[in-house]
Parts: sequence; C-alpha cells; structure tokens
Amino acid sequence: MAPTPVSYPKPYEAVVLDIEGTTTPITFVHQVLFPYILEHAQFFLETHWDDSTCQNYLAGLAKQNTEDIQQGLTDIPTIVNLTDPAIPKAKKIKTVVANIRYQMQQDRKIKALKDFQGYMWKDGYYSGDLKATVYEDVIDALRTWHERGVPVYIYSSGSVPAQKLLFGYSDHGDLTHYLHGYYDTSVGSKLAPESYQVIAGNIGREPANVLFVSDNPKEIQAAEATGMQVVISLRPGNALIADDVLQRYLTITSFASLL
Ligand SMILES: CSCCC(=O)C(=O)COP(=O)(O)O
Ligand SMILES: [Mg+2]
Repeated sequence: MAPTPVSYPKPYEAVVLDIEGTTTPITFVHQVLFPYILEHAQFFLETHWDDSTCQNYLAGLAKQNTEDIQQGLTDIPTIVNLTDPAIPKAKKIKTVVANIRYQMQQDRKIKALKDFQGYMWKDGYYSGDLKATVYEDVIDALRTWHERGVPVYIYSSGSVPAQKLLFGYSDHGDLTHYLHGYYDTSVGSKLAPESYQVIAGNIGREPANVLFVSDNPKEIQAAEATGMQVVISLRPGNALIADDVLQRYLTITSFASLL
C-alpha cells in the first residue's frame, strides 16, 4: 500500500534550503546568472588572468578536465596546459571558455565549474549588473524563522561564495543576517544521503529535527533517507515531478505553508 502523504511538517528545530527552484526562480539562474558567465568569460579571463585567485580557479577547471577525459568524456573540450609558457594566453583562454561553455550547456553541478562561476559573479554583483531574485514568501519565512530563533542554512550546488553573494545582493537587500550557514558540494553530492548526515552533524541536530526544502526529488529522497523532514518546492518553471512522487511527499508552492 502506498504510504500516506504528510499534510504538514512536524515541528522542526532547523531549516536547510536549496536555492534554484526553491528560494529563487530557475529563470534567474538560467536566464541571468548563466548568461552573465557566457557573455563575460572571455573579457573576464583576459583582465583577471594574472590574478593568483583566478589562476587557482583555472587550475581547478584544468584538473577537472583531466579527470573528465580520463573517465572517457570524449566530447568535452580540452583545456590546454595552462602552465606551459609556450602556449599563448589567447589560446589558453579560448580553450577554457569552450570548456566552461560546454559544461554549462550540460548544466553540470561540478565543483570546479561552480567555484569559477562564483568567482566571476562577484564582479557582477559588486558592479550592480547582478541582483538576485528571492521569492517574497521566502523573505517572510526567513524573517519569521529569525524571530522564532529557528536557524536557517543553505545547501546548494552553487559554491558557498556564490550563495553568499546571491543572498547578500538580493532584490530585497542583504539577507545574509537571516542565514546561519552555507553548504555546497564540498560536503558531498546533493544526491547522497551522507551529505545530509554531515550537515545535520555539523549544525548539531538530529536529522529528524531538520526540515529540508528542495525542488529536486532526488535530493529529497537522499535527505529523507537520513530521517530528515522533507518538503518539495513547486515553483513556476520547475521541472515536472512524477505523480507518484507528488503523492508521496509534502509539497509547497509558497514558504507560507511552512510557518
Ligand atoms: C548560488 S549559485 C546559483 C545557482 C547555481 O549555480 C546552482 O547550481 C543551483 O543549484 P541548487 O543546488 O541550488 O538547485
Ligand atoms: Mg534546486
């Protein structure tokens, strides 16, 4: 017999939130953040190339590229040896841009790519070119949880610096004072139950006392496997979710239902 769906979250001590499709529209990520990278990557690399921070992120992309090729990803554009002085800078940049573009077409949630994106977005947020969209009902919930003393954490495939920028430069101002901590895939894949165990341990709560909200059923299943309370976020433009999944889990269209 199919399990009965829960109709409301049980009491919880802490909240862990996904970003894309949950606190923030997918369109903001795919129609604003990602195009920013694609439009500015070439010029950004030309102007930041000699920066050691830039070189560290590029080394991450190059390492990932070596691993991808070793693992048989034949289509992925090869990044030339970035430390070879005989290769012109323009050629190096061309191969990095082609590699980033390819990975973004696949919407890969790869740490090296996400780290580099976060590094690039910093300029966009600082200059005012980027301002993040956060749903109005999320702001209300963050405020309410703050008043109630319920700590709220973020767990996203986007890098921790990218998360801090998104909530620091939102269309509702700086929201970072509402957030107690940030996790990215440094703790592990969002599809692996162990990652949610690590987060629960890190925030000092039993998984059963933590509420995780995400648009991705695979993330929901991974969190649920640890005993976390889970809720699926349904937002305009999110990927469709199979009926059996929708029947099995509590779903929300607004964070107001969680308060
Ligand atoms: C916070 S960075 C922008 C979002 C992003 O790049 C991403 O991959 C979001 O994935 P999520 O795990 O939040 O669905
Ligand atoms: Mg998401």
